[in-house]
Amino acid sequence: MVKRIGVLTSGGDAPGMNAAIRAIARKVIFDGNEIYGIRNGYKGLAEGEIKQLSINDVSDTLSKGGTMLYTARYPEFKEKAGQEKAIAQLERFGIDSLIVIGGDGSYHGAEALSKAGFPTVGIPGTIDNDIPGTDFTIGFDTACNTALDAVDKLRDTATSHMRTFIVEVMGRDAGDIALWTGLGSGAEQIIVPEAEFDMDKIVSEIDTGRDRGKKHTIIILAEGVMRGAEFEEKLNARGDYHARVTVLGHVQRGGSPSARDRVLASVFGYTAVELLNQGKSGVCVGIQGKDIVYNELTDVLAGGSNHQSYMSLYDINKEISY
Ligand SMILES: Nc1ncnc2c1ncn2[C@@H]1O[C@H](COP(=O)(O)OP(=O)(O)OP(=O)(O)O)[C@@H](O)[C@H]1O
Ligand SMILES: O=P(O)(O)OC[C@H]1O[C@](O)(CO)[C@@H](O)[C@@H]1O
Ligand SMILES: [Mg+2]
Repeated sequence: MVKRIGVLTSGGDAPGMNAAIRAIARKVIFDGNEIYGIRNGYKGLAEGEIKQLSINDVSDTLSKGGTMLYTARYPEFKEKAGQEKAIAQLERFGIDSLIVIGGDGSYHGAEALSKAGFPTVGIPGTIDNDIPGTDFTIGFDTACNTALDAVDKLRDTATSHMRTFIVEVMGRDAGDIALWTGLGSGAEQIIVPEAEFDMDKIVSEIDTGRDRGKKHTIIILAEGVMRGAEFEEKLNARGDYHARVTVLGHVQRGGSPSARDRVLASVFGYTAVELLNQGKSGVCVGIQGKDIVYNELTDVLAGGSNHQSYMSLYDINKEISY
């Protein structure tokens, strides 16, 4: 019997989501089944914005940023009523299983559906890289590359003016984007929620650098710690550091996905369909080392704040960028 599989993207978009949607659609059709694209995340699901996808519908999407299915934040999905509306729509379209591409919040929705008896599999799609059970999420690599490109440019002007730059990067409560961007750009300071910071120490390190003839200081600040403007105030309270704040913001969420994100998304998409084919539900795909793995959504969500950040990068940076 032909199976009908639905796919949606939810939460913040992430470069590589299209590559995942394409892989899912192609694999489902290759298997002789039908694929249905759900627009606008859980909101579109509850409202029945559902359309069958053909092979051609996903052509020329692999290299594009954003999500061709659009996405939304839909708090109503936390409530039973929102979830029941969604299940009713899935039944109306005869869809028998669902793939959710999104972050931790979206995983909660996927878990709720699978607990309600609707077969659902998750794919980690978020620039934040804040999901336990996977080394990387789709979009994280591209976001770091975008941030790195910006910091390289900021360094030019920071040097010319002998300024200190505070660069606020995204990541919600996780410091991964800051850690990778910081080490990758040779930033003198990386401030993340996972580690305490000491403003006196930061100021003394900036002073030591200046005395040595250093022409700039780059501070990468994870948004989960505080806003750039607040950090600037604290820094300026200790002296004139010619500080400037750059908030990279949503630019980090756009752009053509990197090679790594395209490959990761394609493999994750393929694997999610395979998991559904094997009758699995309530699980999510991930990568650990070179292995493509899957974990129970409940375990991953219980991990919550136990997401393993790359704190080793923080320690290395302290000894090579100063
Ligand atoms: N506890 C929950 N139960 C059911 N659904 C949820 C829950 N939390 C979040 N969702 C659904 O998932 C959507 C996306 O969640 P959220 O805004 O946290 O983004 P995310 O998936 O974590 O992605 P990102 O952090 O990258 O933006 C929410 O708008 C809501 O529809
Ligand atoms: O796009 P919004 O709703 O402003 O959300 C921004 C948040 O989404 C993320 O970009 C993740 O998608 C976080 O890094 C950030 O905190
Ligand atoms: Mg999230």
